[in-house]
Amino acid sequence: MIPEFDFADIEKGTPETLSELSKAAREVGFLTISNTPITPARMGLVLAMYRAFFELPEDQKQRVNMAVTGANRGWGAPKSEQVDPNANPDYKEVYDSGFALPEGAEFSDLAVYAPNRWPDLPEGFETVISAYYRDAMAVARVLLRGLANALGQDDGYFDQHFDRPMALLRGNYYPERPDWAGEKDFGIAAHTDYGCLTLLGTDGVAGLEVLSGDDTWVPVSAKPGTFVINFGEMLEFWTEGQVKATLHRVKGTSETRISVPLFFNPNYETNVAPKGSDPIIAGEHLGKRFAETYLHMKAG
Ligand SMILES: O=C(O)CCC(=O)C(=O)O
Ligand SMILES: [Fe+2]
Repeated sequence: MIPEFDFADIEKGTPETLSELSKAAREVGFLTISNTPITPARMGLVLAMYRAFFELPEDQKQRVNMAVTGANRGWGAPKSEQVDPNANPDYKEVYDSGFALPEGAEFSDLAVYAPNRWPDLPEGFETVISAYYRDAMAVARVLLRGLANALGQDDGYFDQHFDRPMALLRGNYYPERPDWAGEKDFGIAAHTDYGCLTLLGTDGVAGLEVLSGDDTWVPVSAKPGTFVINFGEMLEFWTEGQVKATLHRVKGTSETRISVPLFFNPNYETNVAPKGSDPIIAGEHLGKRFAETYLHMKAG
């Protein structure tokens, strides 16, 4: 159902792999990938670091609460984000970090490039998470080049717009599905991702569901070291709808779960509109989607 790929095959870019990749991007919008340079053991350390952060007493997490800093870096408490206006705010908690432009650079004052808010605890958090951010971006870059080739474009077609990427790394923590949860309550409600490509590592616990062409929710799981890849709204615009931004959600189960998406978004000023349409500036689209979904950034 969800196509599976080996990273080495995408790096090699044989015609057969590229044709399968193109099919997966057009028809499903989701795939899994194994055998990347990020080993299962490495992913295990990253997941353990996020878990240690989420298990801190709340007053520790409050110190980096994004609702206090006003940006979208740091801790997002349960119900700080509402990705589906028809559902209740999500019951997950998150920790976000991302690309920071030097102070004073163009756009450096915007939420999409905000300075990171690293917690003092757990020890080593910033080191482990920022090294993972760097290495996960390198993997995402190879995948995006492969996808460009799969769509008949050269390597740099997307990649040349990613030298100051508004890439955001998130740790999602899903507690057990609460007793009070009703039909409008989700770990994360149905949504499409906003950017181009999402590289998602998980602890292997089930929970992610993807909307298939026949309107059924299909479970997808991946053990640490295997990654789930999906495509976002900007890439759907940019490819004239060839690549699908597929709806997905996490209802939650009786087990806690951690997932770590890297949202690989391009430079602020990239025009991601379909050819011949009015420009859609990537930074404006992302800023608009943040303002629609983060409760602390909602207008009015
Ligand atoms: O936790 C997951 O598996 C999916 C998370 C997700 O869709 C997101 O953070 O955008
Ligand atoms: Fe998502």
